[in-house]
Amino acid sequence: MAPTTMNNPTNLIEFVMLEGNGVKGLSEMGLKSLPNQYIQPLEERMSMIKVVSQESIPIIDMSNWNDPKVGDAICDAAEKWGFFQVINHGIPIQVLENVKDATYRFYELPSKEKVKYTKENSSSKHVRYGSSFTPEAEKALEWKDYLSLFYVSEDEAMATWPYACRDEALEYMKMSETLIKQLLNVLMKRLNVSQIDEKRESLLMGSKRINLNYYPICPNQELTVAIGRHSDVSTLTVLLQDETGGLYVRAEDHHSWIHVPPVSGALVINIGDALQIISNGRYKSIEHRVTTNESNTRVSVPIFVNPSPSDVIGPLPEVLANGEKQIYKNVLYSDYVKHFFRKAHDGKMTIEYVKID
Ligand SMILES: CC(C)(COP(=O)(O)OP(=O)(O)OC[C@H]1O[C@@H](n2cnc3c(N)ncnc32)[C@H](O)[C@@H]1OP(=O)(O)O)[C@@H](O)C(=O)NCCC(=O)NCCSC(=O)/C=C/c1ccc(O)cc1
Ligand SMILES: O=C(O)CCC(=O)C(=O)O
Ligand SMILES: [Fe+2]
Repeated sequence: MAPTTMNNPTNLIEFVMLEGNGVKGLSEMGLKSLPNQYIQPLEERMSMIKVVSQESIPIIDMSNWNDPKVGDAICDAAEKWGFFQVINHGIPIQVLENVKDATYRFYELPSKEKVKYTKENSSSKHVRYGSSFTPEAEKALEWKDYLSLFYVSEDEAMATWPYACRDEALEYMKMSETLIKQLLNVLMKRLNVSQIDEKRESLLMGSKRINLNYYPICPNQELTVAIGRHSDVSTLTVLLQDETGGLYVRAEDHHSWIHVPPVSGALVINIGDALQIISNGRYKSIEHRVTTNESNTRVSVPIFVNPSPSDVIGPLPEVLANGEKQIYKNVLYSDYVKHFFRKAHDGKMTIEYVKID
């Protein structure tokens, strides 16, 4: 197909979404220019003048996670930045390498294999392959393909997740469990929650979703985005990025962006909306975005640690015990997530849905 036919919106949607070629397929056509549908409005483009290089998010060594100093560093970072990186986190480097390889293995499958997992075709509601975020609702599309895997049980994953990446994704999830519990324990302590009982465990980590993100080489880095400004709706997210770079976090001054540099063997941790709500705003779910790259393909693999869909989330009684004003309403978590998934990325707007004025 001639690259110019991709400027026709119907042809593009058919090729990228319905036939399952993804933006990977577009990229491999060797387009000289970016199809119109991907051109973002000026205010959503990322320019280097918006980047501050003097600041960076903390890098925290987890080898002595029981040391109160480490706990303080984690909680301070969660309050101030909402983002930090961890090293010596206990997950073997090989497990991380394997899940990156598995991501490539999935995307290198022919489109007729991948198309089996699109929203229209997937035999499981928990497995979805797609491109951009919410194409139906977006003014401009995002330069990203994804495979999203909702974890229910090991057996269900073994039966439904694509073979090309199934074992590696499961292993990464399993091996991250201890780190997730350590982080949540430390973060809860500062909120005066000393014990994570069964109910609290469901509220903090009752469900998990792993996404394999693929950002192919883009013909024009300046005009588009890989992921638009958003905050995650998770409790917290554990993110594996490769050595390419391109993830930016909103700076405290609100006007500029801070790059999250790739650190070999590290994982990026960020607080999501659910934990911002549960902590009544103490921990911050910070806006972030991803830029495209004209020279390299990038992959990333976030694990979204979430409340269970059937949990009602709201500020914890322990947090409100000091008499502070409740700033978020209680909400059924699956309603909150549906609200997020039905609209285009729009910065921190999702949380407005539950704000008490
Ligand atoms: C509400 C869910 C998501 C679906 O429930 P459902 O109603 O039984 O299932 P549906 O298949 O009918 O999906 C409902 C809507 O969500 C959409 N959706 C269903 N999974 C997906 C999907 N992975 N992708 C993007 N739309 C989807 C789906 O398109 C659909 O939209 P609509 O057709 O307008 O009703 C349910 O699984 C749930 O409550 N999950 C809770 C755990 C959970 O997934 N939490 C989200 C963590 S993800 C996160 O923090 C950040 C994710 C993120 C992801 C991409 C980014 O670019 C940036 C961030
Ligand atoms: O690719 C990245 O570095 C970040 C991805 C992200 O923000 C997301 O999937 O929610
Ligand atoms: Fe994100």
